[in-house]
Amino acid sequence: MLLLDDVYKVYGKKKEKKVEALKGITLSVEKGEIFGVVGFSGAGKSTLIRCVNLLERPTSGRVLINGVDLLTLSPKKLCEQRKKIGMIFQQYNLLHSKTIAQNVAMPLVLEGKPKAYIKEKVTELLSFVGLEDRMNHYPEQLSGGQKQRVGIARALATDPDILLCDEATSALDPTTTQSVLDLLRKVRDEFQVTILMITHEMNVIKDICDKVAVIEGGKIVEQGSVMEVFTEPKTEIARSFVRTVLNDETPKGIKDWMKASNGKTYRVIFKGNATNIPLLSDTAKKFSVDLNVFHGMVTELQGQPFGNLLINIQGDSNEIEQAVEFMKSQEAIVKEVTPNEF
Ligand SMILES: Nc1ncnc2c1ncn2[C@@H]1O[C@H](COP(=O)(O)OP(=O)(O)OP(=O)(O)O)[C@@H](O)[C@H]1O
Repeated sequence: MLLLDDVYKVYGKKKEKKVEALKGITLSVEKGEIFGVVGFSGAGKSTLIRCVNLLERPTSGRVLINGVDLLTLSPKKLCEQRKKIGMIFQQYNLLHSKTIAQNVAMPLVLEGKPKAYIKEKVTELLSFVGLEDRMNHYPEQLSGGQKQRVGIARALATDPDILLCDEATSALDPTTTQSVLDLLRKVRDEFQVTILMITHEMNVIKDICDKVAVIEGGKIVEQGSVMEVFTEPKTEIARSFVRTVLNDETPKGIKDWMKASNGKTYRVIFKGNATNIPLLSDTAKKFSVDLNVFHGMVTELQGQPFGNLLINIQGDSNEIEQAVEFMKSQEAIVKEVTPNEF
């Protein structure tokens, strides 16, 4: 439903001042999907999200929404399409001289909607975001999380198909971040809104996104389902983002312990079906091997348990091989780790 096709954005005209901010971005987001783009500062995230609603006009490429290329539209048609794209910002961008209700009403006032319609819609949206009792307050009387709720209500006023989130939780503390992410999930679930979010926080991706793209130097270097990228990141940058959440760095003392141990060491990643069975104890019962967990964690990814363990297996090499094959047959990802990879 949203497709960016080979999008380039070059800032500046003179050769020496040219900045190639996007270098051929292609990504597609299905209806009702929450798609995250993660990258470090300067990677091109803001440019990318601003190219979707043409706040920045791509230098080349296509931006298609439901098959319509926005770059080919007349100004009038583009204006109509833009109503179907809501946006929320890191700094909320609320009008401080207006009340909460007036802020949410603003897009509808600009559209010339009837007063009665606006009143009903604003009340409905403020109730949806849990701020119906704050209608007549001003932005400065609200906390950061409440301001972002107002931003979300305002973005939903025109019943958008797509919601763009520009670092929507980066200014918030972890608890407030969680409540805003929960609200965004509710927006998707209740209104079937497609959400494209940019962030530098992998935690946000882990908590809410279905798919993720990693952007570096204006290019998407890796993309896939959140489960795929967290389970088997293919690039060093994706691995480093995953590490910020899963923290699989092995402490030195444990590395020394691993090096001093007999047997072989494996990284075991289990998810989905593999989390429903006692994988390690089943393996130890079935084969003549001793299993020892060196390091790791079990967390939750997209509502499912997700484990990432470093284990030591001791025993006859044939038994070890069969034990590994058994774990793989239970949908675990099992890879031998040599001492220099500890
Ligand atoms: N209006 C502009 N004119 C010239 N260069 C720009 C402009 N906006 C962004 N850039 C450059 O384009 C590149 C990508 O910037 P962009 O803001 O898209 O990255 P980002 O990933 O959003 O970074 P941050 O998280 O720090 O905002 C950077 O090199 C930046 O300096």
